[in-house]
Amino acid sequence: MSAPHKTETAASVPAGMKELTFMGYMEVNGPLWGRIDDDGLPVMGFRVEARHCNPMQTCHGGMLMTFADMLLGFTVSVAVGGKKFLPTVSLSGDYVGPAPLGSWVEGKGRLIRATRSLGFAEALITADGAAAVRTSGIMKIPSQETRDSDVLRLFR
Ligand SMILES: CC(C)(COP(=O)(O)OP(=O)(O)OC[C@H]1O[C@@H](n2cnc3c(N)ncnc32)[C@H](O)[C@@H]1OP(=O)(O)O)[C@@H](O)C(=O)NCCC(=O)NCCSC(=O)Cc1ccccc1
Repeated sequence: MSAPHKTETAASVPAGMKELTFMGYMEVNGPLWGRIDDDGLPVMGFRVEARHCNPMQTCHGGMLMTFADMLLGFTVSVAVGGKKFLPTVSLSGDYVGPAPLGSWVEGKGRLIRATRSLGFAEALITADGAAAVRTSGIMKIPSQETRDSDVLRLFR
């Protein structure tokens, strides 16, 4: 049986993107889609559905920041080996343009610096190619790998 809010169809997703399977909060608010780019970092996206929208029929800012959190978290996680759950310490965003109902929201993060315990990343998130959110974040890099946190496996 499919998840309760899973209404996206593969036909409306850019080629090469795989559905990322989550539990809990993201299972309800997703799906998100992703692929690993040539440089080894993730490209992620989602189609804006009615259930993601505010009354103006543009994507709710909370959904966009949820996406930013997942994108930056996965960027740092993959950059440091993809085997750790990285709690978000800080997340910022500027809504520079709307993401209308039906638009394809996409982003690719950039790792600015990883220390032993912190990853600094940023991204420009677009909606149908137009700038939508400028985001930056800091993720805690735990010392231990987490058994159930093989992030790269989600993209295969
Ligand atoms: C993270 C920290 C700096 C604490 O770190 P420390 O300064 O080291 O102090 P402490 O001694 O307390 O830590 C001992 C050990 O425990 C680890 N650990 C700590 N917290 C967590 C945790 N929540 N989850 C797992 N592990 C945690 C910590 O790394 C450390 O490991 P280490 O000994 O180095 O091996 C503090 O700001 C905090 O707890 N903030 C709340 C963060 C938060 O809840 N953010 C929102 C939710 S994130 C989200 O949803 C996004 C997302 C979605 C899907 C998939 C992926 C991501």
